[in-house]
Amino acid sequence: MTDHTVTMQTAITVQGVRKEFVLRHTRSLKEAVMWILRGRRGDISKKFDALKDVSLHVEEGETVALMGLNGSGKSTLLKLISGVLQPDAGSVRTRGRVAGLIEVGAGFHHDLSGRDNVYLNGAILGMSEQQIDAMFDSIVEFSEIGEFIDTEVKFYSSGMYLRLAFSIAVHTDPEVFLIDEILAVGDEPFQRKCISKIKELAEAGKTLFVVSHDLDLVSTICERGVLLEHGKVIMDGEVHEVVKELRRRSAESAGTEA
Ligand SMILES: Nc1ncnc2c1ncn2[C@@H]1O[C@H](COP(=O)(O)OP(=O)(O)OP(=O)(O)O)[C@@H](O)[C@H]1O
Repeated sequence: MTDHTVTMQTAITVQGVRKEFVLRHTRSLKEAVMWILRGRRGDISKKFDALKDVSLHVEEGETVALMGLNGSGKSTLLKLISGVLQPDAGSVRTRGRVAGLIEVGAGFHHDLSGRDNVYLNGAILGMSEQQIDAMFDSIVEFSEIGEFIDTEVKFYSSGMYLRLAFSIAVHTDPEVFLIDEILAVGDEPFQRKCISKIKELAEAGKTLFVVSHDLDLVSTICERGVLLEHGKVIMDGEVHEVVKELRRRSAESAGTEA
């Protein structure tokens, strides 16, 4: 007998993740000479953890806003979830097709036209040529790129990149949608269009993971908020509560800087 019970599945599992970066800063000549004289002992470049022991579970259909001040590790975590980066410790697992709007146009080939990039990106996101054929007109229509679709994308403005990238991503019908602050480069009418599309995806039960400094916007799109500070999750809960806490912390840090 088939079991028709619908069970909630975990869409994103982040377990004990650590991500280390090399802190690049220019060394003085004296420091470099001393390092050589000491027999090149020790590491001249400093390392730091952009993410420290981060664990997070996102269920299918959840809408999560990842928040935090500049440099708290939001983009790094999103890149780990999308698979662009690998963790130095811990693990990241995702379920279903993941579409990431993380670095706009990152998957684009600059010397190819918009049209060829639609096929290239669609294929990268797991679509067959026939599926892309069937959706091509709709992708171009949503992007409002018009006749520029046959222009090489290196001549596109950042807004045009965003339009095409966003349009391709939503048409691939992902189960998990990762969005990083990219709506910032779109003009207002297109932003509004993207936001209503994102809300549509949320209503259709897709999992959303959004990074944005626009706290009013994330409060309308997401139900859950996760707050990062110096690479650690310091709060995870109802979005309005997390927004309130971030605003309190921002006011506090503005107060100490003044
Ligand atoms: N490729 C990299 N190499 C070295 N350091 C990096 C790299 N990427 C990010 N970092 C550093 O890791 C830390 C976290 O960066 P991240 O971009 O994840 O922060 P964020 O919370 O998204 O910030 P913002 O709100 O400014 O976008 C920062 O100190 C940043 O300088």
